[in-house]
Amino acid sequence: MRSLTKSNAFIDGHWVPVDQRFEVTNPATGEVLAEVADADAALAERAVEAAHRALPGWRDRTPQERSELLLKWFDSMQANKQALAELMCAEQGKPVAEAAAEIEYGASFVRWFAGEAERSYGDVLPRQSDDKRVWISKQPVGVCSAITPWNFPNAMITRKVAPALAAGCTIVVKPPHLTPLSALAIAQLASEVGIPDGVLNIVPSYEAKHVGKVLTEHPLIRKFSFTGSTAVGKKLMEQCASNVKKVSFELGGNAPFIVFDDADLDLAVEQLLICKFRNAGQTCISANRILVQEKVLDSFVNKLKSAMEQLKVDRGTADEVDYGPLIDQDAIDKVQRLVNDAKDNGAECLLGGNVLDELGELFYAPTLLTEVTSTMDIASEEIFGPVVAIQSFSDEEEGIRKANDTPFGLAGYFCAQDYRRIDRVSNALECGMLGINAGAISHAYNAFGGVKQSGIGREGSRYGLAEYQETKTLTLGGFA
Ligand SMILES: O=CCCC(=O)O
Repeated sequence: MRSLTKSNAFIDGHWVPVDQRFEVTNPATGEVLAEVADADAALAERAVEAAHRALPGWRDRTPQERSELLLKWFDSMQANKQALAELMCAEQGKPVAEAAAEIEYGASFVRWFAGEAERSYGDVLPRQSDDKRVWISKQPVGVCSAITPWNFPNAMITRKVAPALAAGCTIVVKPPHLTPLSALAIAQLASEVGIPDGVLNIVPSYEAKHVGKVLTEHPLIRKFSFTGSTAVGKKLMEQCASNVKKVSFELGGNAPFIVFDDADLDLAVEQLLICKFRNAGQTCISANRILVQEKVLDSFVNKLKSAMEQLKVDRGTADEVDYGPLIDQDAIDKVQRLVNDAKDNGAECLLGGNVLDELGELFYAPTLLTEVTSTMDIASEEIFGPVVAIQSFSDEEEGIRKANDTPFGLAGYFCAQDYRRIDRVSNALECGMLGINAGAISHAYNAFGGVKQSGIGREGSRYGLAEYQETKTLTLGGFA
């Protein structure tokens, strides 16, 4: 199997070496995987200028030509799936099988937007007056930039890059310093399949600050997209305001997972496990607050505890592993702080609550907490770890009120069977995405994004292409 490990910046179709470098390590073993180029502001500016030079040539290709190149990129990701998955497992920690599923997921955005590129219609308005005709057309925004997170090192890039390229934009991406290798690997594949120089540029950097300033403030950039925390998103949004860029922000969540008394409890347990333990809980749409109606609390907790006892934690390269290490020591510290705070304030810990020292310092046990209350830190902060924190509620009105009691509104989930309840609760929950009896809701064809402080804009689906387009109105006169 070929190695796809690249360690320089990728600008204008060339691998650009930089003296200053940072180490990328394997969270399962601590092994140094690569020393990666640490781009500074000047290099980021060079990348923006390359993207600007490449724009006219790329924008002027037909949508079909762009689509064909995207499909070749998709095919290449599929052909290299195993190598990409092993690289991702090494730098990010998720099990190889889950990493391979992420490569499929990431590649599915490339295929999806290759299709959307060809179906990007404008409008011809019905005649409004005798002397004029009016069209509304879709045009690429121009040069784009993106800052992406470490938890999905492939898919969070393709979800931004594929619609940008499909629309006719060029782009500069700053991948996370913890997982830049997956980004560099797919840039190599993009170049091999013939995506022209300068259309996709990757500038890894250890510190986000200086490169981030260029990517949010440079006057040649017309659109910025970010996935990450709400706190950082707010700062980047302010920077983008300096020259009024178009923006998309996919920010923090605090997803409720509500189990009503008419739910199929076996299905609820199954879907919660899928949702909660994906990527060891390090997912922005992970169920964070598990709200269970009092009548079914004991029965649900017993079933869940039995299921969680079966979870296998190990290195991502081991067989049939459910989850691997957390990303770094900060992640472990945060999870431990939230668990300790909950226990100190009256929560009961039925399982776990500790690091699995025998595996290594970044492996955290599957943890089940009950008697959690809304005033505990674990109820208001994103856990980003393998911890199920259960609160109870008495009736539907209280369940909905508790679920909405957060400034965030990314994903939400609930389990119920009564179709009238399903209709009522679906309308009442304040979030951008809802899973009803379903814990897996991410697909290229779905509109991904949040309300309230969870973000602006949508990724994936046909709405995801519109984020990289401007709507231009053309009025042609002289008919009278
Ligand atoms: O963590 C953020 C994105 C996860 C997903 O696309 O399902």
